[in-house]
Amino acid sequence: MIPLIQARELLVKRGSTQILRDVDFQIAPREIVTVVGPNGSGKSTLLKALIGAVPIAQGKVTRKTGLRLGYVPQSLQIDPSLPMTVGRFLNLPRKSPRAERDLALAEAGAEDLADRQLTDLSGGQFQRALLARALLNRPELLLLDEPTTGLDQPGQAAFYRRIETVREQLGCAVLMVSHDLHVVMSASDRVICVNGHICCEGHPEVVAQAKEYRALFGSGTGGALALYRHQHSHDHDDSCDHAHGEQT
Ligand SMILES: Nc1ncnc2c1ncn2[C@@H]1O[C@H](COP(=O)(O)OP(=O)(O)OP(=O)(O)O)[C@@H](O)[C@H]1O
Repeated sequence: MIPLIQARELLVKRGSTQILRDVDFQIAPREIVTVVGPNGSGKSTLLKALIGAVPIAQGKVTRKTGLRLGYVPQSLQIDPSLPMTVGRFLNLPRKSPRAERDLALAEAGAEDLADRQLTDLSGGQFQRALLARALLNRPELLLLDEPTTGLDQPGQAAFYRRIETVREQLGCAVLMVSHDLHVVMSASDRVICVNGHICCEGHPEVVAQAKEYRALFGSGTGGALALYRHQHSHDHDDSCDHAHGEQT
């Protein structure tokens, strides 16, 4: 199967600092891939490098010809003094036909938000507005960078159920960054652990059976702790039986 995006031996720098190295990655049509890793480990940078939003120092990213992307950023600063409805936001940077806006809003579960001010939305409503904007492009690949930050557990679960529905409706692949390990285990076809490079990856169910599973995910809250204690050893052999320290 032809991948939607393929990266080979990526090196990404910010100034003289190496942020990501030796990244080999690809994503197939309809696949749901989740990127996990400690704060500052390069997860957002990986998404941005794949869509061409940050320059690549070495290596190559190949995108399927004409690939349609939808990107939901980690955060978006809205000037509170600037009045802007969700409907108008969906018309930026270019105006879309009303029917397309209504469809995207419905798919994102935001049909009742079109006339609301962006600055008045709750966290969950704002995420749905961002999702609607990403869906306007009818993406073949939807990228979501920690889309449920600030949502409570039911809000997160509802959002990810919606993403699965969107995947079914649009037939798109999904690449997302998530700190929610329940989501990682339940909603992903593949998990990638990033810490300056891809230190391990695999099918969540396979990972769950492996000895690396406890180091990576553990279970419940302990799993989250295990993830962040999963120290990264730089003389590793791409296995995950080491603990990450948070990168600063
Ligand atoms: N515009 C920038 N200029 C310089 N350094 C940057 C820039 N953006 C990110 N970095 C650095 O790159 C590294 C990786 O950042 P990135 O945002 O990709 O991490 P992350 O894994 O997504 O983190 P988090 O989980 O906290 O969102 C960090 O050390 C960060 O400080």
